[in-house]
Amino acid sequence: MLRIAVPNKGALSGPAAEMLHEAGYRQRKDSKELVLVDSDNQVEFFFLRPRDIAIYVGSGRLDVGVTGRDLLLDSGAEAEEVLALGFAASTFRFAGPVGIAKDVDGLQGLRIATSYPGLVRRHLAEHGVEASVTRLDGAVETAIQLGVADVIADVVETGTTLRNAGLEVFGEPILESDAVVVRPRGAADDPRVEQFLRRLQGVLVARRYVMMDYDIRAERVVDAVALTPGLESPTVSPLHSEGWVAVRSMVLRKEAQRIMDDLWAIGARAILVTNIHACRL
Ligand SMILES: Nc1ncnc2c1ncn2[C@@H]1O[C@H](COP(=O)(O)OP(=O)(O)OP(=O)(O)O)[C@@H](O)[C@H]1O
Ligand SMILES: O=P(O)(O)OC[C@H]1O[C@H](OP(=O)(O)OP(=O)(O)O)[C@H](O)[C@@H]1O
Ligand SMILES: [Mg+2]
Repeated sequence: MLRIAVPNKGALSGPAAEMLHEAGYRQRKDSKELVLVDSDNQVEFFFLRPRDIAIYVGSGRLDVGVTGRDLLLDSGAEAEEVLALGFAASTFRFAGPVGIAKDVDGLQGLRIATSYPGLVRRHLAEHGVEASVTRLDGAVETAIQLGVADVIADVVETGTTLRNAGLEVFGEPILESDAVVVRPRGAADDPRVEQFLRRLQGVLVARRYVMMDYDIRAERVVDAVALTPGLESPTVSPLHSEGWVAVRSMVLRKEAQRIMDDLWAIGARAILVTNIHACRL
């Protein structure tokens, strides 16, 4: 059985469970369940702390896992990213009281609090900056108010937590993160893992694209197809009424309304948009 690590709580766990469900896997009914066997799909899910997942996978005890890119890189584990999943997106940034520093070079000799010391130390080393790094479990913003640190490095999603603490970000983002699938570094090809990844890729495509159908006069079909080129090429079928064709094509969900306006303007009618439930490309 394929052994898969999934986040048991926190920002990653809900969206990860949802994606696995969409990919056809069984999900746990009780958040206290630690292991779940999905025998129909020949996989075994291990519900673990997001921070520990890269370590388990890097050790080779588990075949594949879902975690955050920031957690993976912070862990220093022998695991590598094989697929980005597009949820739990965040940036990892320095922040501090207004004017404390402009960029990483201004951190020389300062005290930095963070829950991601691995990421921060590596970034400082890359810039040749020496600063002391203190690891805290969470709520790192408060470390400045309490005099434990001069600046922090933390996950920023909306920026609300920083604003509420009267802090502002400075310098370039240290990392852009989202949820990722990880495997042991250099692991051999495994058809079971390939199948797992294909299922998740199918969910990503089904979320990103919609199916668009419309009717158009045959003489305008070239213009219409230029608006909806599809992934390879759209399907064009004759309609019973002379001179009309039906076109079917995948389009990006976020562009669907704009494309419908443009199609309407060149004479397309009966424009329908439907969700893609699942796919393999
Ligand atoms: N608003 C957010 N807060 C925290 N993590 C977030 C947020 N948005 C996205 N993430 C991502 O979620 C992952 C961290 O999730 P998790 O909930 O385990 O972190 P945590 O807040 O440190 O954990 P906990 O609070 O349970 O100790 C990281 O990959 C992080 O980039
Ligand atoms: O930019 P925002 O949308 O405000 O989100 C980012 C904040 O959320 C997380 O904290 P969390 O609430 O998980 O508490 P923690 O620091 O104790 O983990 C993270 O550590 C940041 O503090
Ligand atoms: Mg948290």
